[in-house]
Amino acid sequence: MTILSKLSQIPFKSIVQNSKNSYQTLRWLHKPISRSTILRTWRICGFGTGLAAVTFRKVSCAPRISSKRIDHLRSKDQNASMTMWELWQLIKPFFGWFFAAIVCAILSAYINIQIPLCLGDLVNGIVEIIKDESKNLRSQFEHLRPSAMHLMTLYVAQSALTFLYITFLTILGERMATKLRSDLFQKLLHHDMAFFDSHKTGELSARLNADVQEFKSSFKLCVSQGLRTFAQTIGCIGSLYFLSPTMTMYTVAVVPGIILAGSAIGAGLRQLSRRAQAQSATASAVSDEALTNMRTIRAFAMEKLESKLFDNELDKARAMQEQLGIGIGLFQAGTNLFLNGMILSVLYGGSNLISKGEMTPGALMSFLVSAQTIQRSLSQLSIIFGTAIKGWTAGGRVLEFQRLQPSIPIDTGVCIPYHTLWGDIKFDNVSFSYPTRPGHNVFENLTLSIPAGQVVALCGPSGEGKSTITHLLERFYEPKTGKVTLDGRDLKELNVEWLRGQVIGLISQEPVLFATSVEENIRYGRPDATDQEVRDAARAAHVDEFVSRFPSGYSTIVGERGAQLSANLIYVIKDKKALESGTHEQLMAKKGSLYRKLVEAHNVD
Ligand SMILES: Nc1ncnc2c1ncn2[C@@H]1O[C@H](COP(=O)(O)OP(=O)(O)OP(=O)(O)O)[C@@H](O)[C@H]1O
Repeated sequence: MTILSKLSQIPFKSIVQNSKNSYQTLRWLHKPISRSTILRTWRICGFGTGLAAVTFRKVSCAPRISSKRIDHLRSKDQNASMTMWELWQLIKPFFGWFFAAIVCAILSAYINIQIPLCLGDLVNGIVEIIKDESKNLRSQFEHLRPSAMHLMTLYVAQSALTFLYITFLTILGERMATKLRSDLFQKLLHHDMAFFDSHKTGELSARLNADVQEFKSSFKLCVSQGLRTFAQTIGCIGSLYFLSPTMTMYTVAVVPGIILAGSAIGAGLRQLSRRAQAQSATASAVSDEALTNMRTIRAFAMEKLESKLFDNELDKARAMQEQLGIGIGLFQAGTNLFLNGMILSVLYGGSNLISKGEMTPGALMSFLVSAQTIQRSLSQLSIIFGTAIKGWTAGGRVLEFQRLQPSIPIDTGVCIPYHTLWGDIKFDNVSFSYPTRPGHNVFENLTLSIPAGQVVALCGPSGEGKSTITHLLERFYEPKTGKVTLDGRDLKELNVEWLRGQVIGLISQEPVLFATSVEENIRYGRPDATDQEVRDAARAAHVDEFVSRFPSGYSTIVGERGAQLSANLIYVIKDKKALESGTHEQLMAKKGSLYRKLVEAHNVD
């Protein structure tokens, strides 16, 4: 508990009773501090510092299990930061709410400054009643009414303003976060394929969710508490100056030093916060990759290893977060110690002025409450400072991916009119390497011509570059040299959205389904297709019969990435027709089934 908290708990009555000799009121301040008290305090400080040092060392030396499998998941972008201009761009669309919140926060701070002064007036009134020797207490009491009413009005106004600025800030924070998330998602959807080759899903979803959340909470706290406490501090310093310029000078003189020291420590903590958040993103990426590849993990019985890998990354993130917490804790503890010491020394010197009778009891009360407001505000500011560091870093991490510009814009370029489109494809001296492997040329000076209307199959060993040809044709990547043309026009001139959406149909060798019905998955490329068109497409792909056998037919939910579609089902296919389907047990139980014959013929267990 702080010295000022103790002072404010001295009942009014005791101050009033001793008002004739105000020196007595603060007499305990002059009491010499015993040697044993100093030693005890020193020991407690020493023990606290030692404990912090041991913990700090412990978290710095957290276990490090090296794992090459997850090296590619580590976040490489550790310089994420946000400028004031970028912050302003985020606030600008919701400036009305921001302005309203600021006005309410400042008004609330102004009222908080007025309350101690008004309280002082009330105390002065009470002192008058006690001093009055005419014993006309009733009429003196009536004089208190305006001050009491004034104080009551301030309390009510302060509550109303608190409600308003919290409401405005909630609306502002939620809208900003929604826009930030929506803009980032939109930007991610338009990034080059090369971007997705070098950034893992877990990392991207951490930025889209956890970082936006962190930024929103910190922003709300910093604006609501930070602005109010800052305005309160400035206002209360003004009040203190009004009450006693000498004591105020003592207080304000050291503030620039504190701000400088705070900025230096802040820079270090920001760096630590960036590293901690990047490590948390790596941990998310590890769990994300494991959960995505659950079947492979099961098949290789790698549950324990995956769990260990995740724990290891989690442990590093925890250690960094603890380091950050300890850093912020030390900063806050130092600030508190400084603030308490500052107020104690100011009061100690100030008691001298009071003993000379230069202050009224009301002014003393006002001084105590104002000083306590400053002390509370400053210690709250140091907490807000820690939150601001985390929020600033999180905002920077979100904006980092927003700033990147895709090198292949999808909505510019020309579309060849439908009636003049033939479909002649040419690869003209094309050399290519994937951006993540610049040293490995998949092909050099490839020349290939596919005339319109011809069916061409590319055959070759795995890894020879067959899929890469389709990637270049879809313009997922740009050739290093040479060009790919459609009807003689370089793909670079064409509108990518039109090319991918209306000209080229791609079926991947590892089709990925969305967790919705079979029908909606077929309709994915053309959301306006009718039910009949969906069935016609299924018939053309020879899946109509297979889908119709499900109890819910085309409405069957395929599960995440299509896992439920064929989870344990086995299909025996001949001439593009599914002759038998069922689980291993069901097909083996059927006498004379093709599957059973196949199993028996190959002597499979
Ligand atoms: N996104 C990528 N980033 C880096 N290298 C890649 C990427 N995709 C493929 N490669 C590499 O490019 C080369 C050609 O791969 P590609 O997939 O085109 O071969 P493929 O002939 O289609 O093989 P498969 O028959 O197995 O599908 C391989 O060495 C492969 O490892």
